[in-house]
Amino acid sequence: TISPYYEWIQDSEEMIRNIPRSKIRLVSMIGKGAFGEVFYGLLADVAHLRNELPVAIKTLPSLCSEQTKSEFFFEAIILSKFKHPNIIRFLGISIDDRSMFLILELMEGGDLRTFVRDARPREKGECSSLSILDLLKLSLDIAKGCQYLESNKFIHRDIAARNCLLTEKGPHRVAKIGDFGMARDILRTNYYRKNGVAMIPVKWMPPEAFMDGVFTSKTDVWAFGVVLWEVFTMGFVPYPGKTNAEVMKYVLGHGRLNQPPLCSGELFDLMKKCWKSKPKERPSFVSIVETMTKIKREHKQEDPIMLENLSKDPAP
Ligand SMILES: CN1CCN(c2ccc(C(=O)Nc3n[nH]c4c3C=[N+](C(=O)[C@H](O)c3ccccc3)C4)cc2)CC1
Repeated sequence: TISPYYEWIQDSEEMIRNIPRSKIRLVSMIGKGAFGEVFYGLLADVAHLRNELPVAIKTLPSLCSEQTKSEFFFEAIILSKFKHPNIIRFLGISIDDRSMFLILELMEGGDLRTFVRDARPREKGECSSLSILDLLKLSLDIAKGCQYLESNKFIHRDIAARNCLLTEKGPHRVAKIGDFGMARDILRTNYYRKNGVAMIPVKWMPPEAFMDGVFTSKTDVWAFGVVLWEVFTMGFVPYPGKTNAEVMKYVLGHGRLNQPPLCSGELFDLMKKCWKSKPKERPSFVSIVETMTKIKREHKQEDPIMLENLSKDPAP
């Protein structure tokens, strides 16, 4: 069955801008993407800007399969449809006989999971560069990005801290959903694999998804609850020490992630609601954003996170 999105994407009336290669300058590699590299680059002649615009360039090696090329193009079509402060901005593609580039918004802070892991206090007495309020802000950013997808009836299928990016590491950082690889592959081929191996993010999935392959926005809500847990454990792997099979059994047996020490009762209540077995009982992203906005507004203390706060092991 062709996903309902196929028509939606097929009739994408918005033209995707093909940026002449002469306007693009690759400067340095900033990361290795799923199938290509991601470079820091400069884009010339952008609108009103006097000097070049720093951008991220996702490259596709020239010698690659037709399938990979269409995957790459499909990602561009999906990204070009979204316009939201918490979804990575797509600027255009650049195709020439040798290679294909995706030109994306430059997110200099790197991915969310690495960011919170790197921000963990190392020794006793040392405090983190982040406060609980910082973690709340980052989580609320992603909730807003998810709310936008929900309102557009777009199911992401792989909401996870590793797929979110930060504009910068500094205090004005904004978190955005930065990767749509899973949705791209499912929309295009109905299955997902990286380098041939089926990669299913079981630890971020609800029972109806890993048991029956049923995906709705309530699937993304469950995954968002796990992102909250990732952020408030400052980058733990969910269900530490459990294999995917053990996690499925545990979750089917109504087992759930524990309350992270940094996480308030109110926030843990929200997480638990995201992990209700019945999809209908999980909150919408509209109500998740409302709840998190209230929690953030009521959160007064700015004190930085100490190792002692993290010490109680959140592992079940
Ligand atoms: C000391 N630190 C070390 C880490 N460092 C970085 C590490 C990685 C990045 C980076 O990849 N930035 C990106 N900007 N735009 C896009 C990016 C990735 N994209 C992609 O499409 C990637 O596929 C992607 C998507 C989501 C999550 C990860 C990767 C689009 C920036 C800084 C800052 C300094």
